[in-house]
Amino acid sequence: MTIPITQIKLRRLKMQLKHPFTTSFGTMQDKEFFITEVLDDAESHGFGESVAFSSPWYSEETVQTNYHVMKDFLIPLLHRNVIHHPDDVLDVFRPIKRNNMAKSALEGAIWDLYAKRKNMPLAEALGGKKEEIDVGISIGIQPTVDDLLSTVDRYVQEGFKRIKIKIKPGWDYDVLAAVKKKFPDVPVMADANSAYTLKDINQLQRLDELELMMIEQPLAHDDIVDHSKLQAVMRTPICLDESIHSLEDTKKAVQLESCRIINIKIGRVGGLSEAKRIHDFCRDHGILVWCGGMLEAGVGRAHNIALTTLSQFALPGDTAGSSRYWEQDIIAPEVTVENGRITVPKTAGIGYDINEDALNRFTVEEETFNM
Ligand SMILES: O=C(O)CCC(=O)C1=CC=C[C@@H](O)[C@@H]1C(=O)O
Ligand SMILES: [Mg+2]
Repeated sequence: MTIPITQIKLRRLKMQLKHPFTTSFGTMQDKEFFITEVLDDAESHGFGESVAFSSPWYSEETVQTNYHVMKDFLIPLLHRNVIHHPDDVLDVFRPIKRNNMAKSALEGAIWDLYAKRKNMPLAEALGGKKEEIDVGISIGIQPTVDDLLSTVDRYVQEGFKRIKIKIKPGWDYDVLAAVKKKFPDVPVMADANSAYTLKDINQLQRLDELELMMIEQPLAHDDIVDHSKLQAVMRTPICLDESIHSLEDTKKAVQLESCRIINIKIGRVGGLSEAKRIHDFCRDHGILVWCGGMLEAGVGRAHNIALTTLSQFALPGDTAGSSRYWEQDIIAPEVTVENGRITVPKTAGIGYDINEDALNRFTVEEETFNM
């Protein structure tokens, strides 16, 4: 059976975040991204979302490179090749190096379309079994420690299963110690977004006192070797984010013992099929995984929820509810969190409808490709 793709639509959206999000790199207020739509000959629609940011601070990809790569390389490849199963997309896109977020935006739409054609939830199509997923929340760098403590308090009251605090040199030990002191029973982790080097080893080792769940990406965005040196002298588990782009990277990190945990982001690894392969490898090698976030709108959020239903996603991810990010999301119903849990939708595909009014309101450009 083939998946007869007849048309692909790229919509460029611009949405304003409810609250600015600050990391060790800077502050984000607006989010620009693509919603991809893939149609088949029976007028079923699959949806995907690109997660690159407007500037290349998190990875080398941007909204503009996503557009260039999708339009000039990936869509022509889909035009020339027959897809039988969404896993085929990995091989079809293989001649194009990296550009994983662009690949994932199209591959995700094909997965959604495939699940809808089978009339099954995307979670089930991926092999996921959970009916509910546990979620945590990622808190950006705040103006003061008091601001941070009151923000953490609000999210703890709401029931989030773990709190992730963004850190950078000068906003680390004291801040985390203050959080641990006020909330001794709340699982807390830190994310450095590669703000340290091995020269900071003493400062990083000191974090062991705080019994954090993990520290995410303390060292360079493209490093696996130094992280292995750091993990050897730290009790706190290291979690890799930016460094992992593929199953190959995962194998190297596991072999070198560079981390004990991996944050799987669908966009960063080039799509759901590669995310699943990484998940399976980690399951077989005792590495815990969780699903990271990229401040997604509803479509990307729905893909994250589906992926998190796989068994090795044993730690709460960053997929909070729509209202934490947006006044109005582009899906109906919106994603909601109750007591730190999201109920996995049971309807076909991503399990949420597109809110056409909202989608149109936030669309700034649109382009259609007939296949
Ligand atoms: O709430 C979310 O979607 C996760 C937010 C978050 O922590 C991140 C989003 C984007 C880039 C990074 O700053 C970061 C991360 O590194 O995980
Ligand atoms: Mg991270």
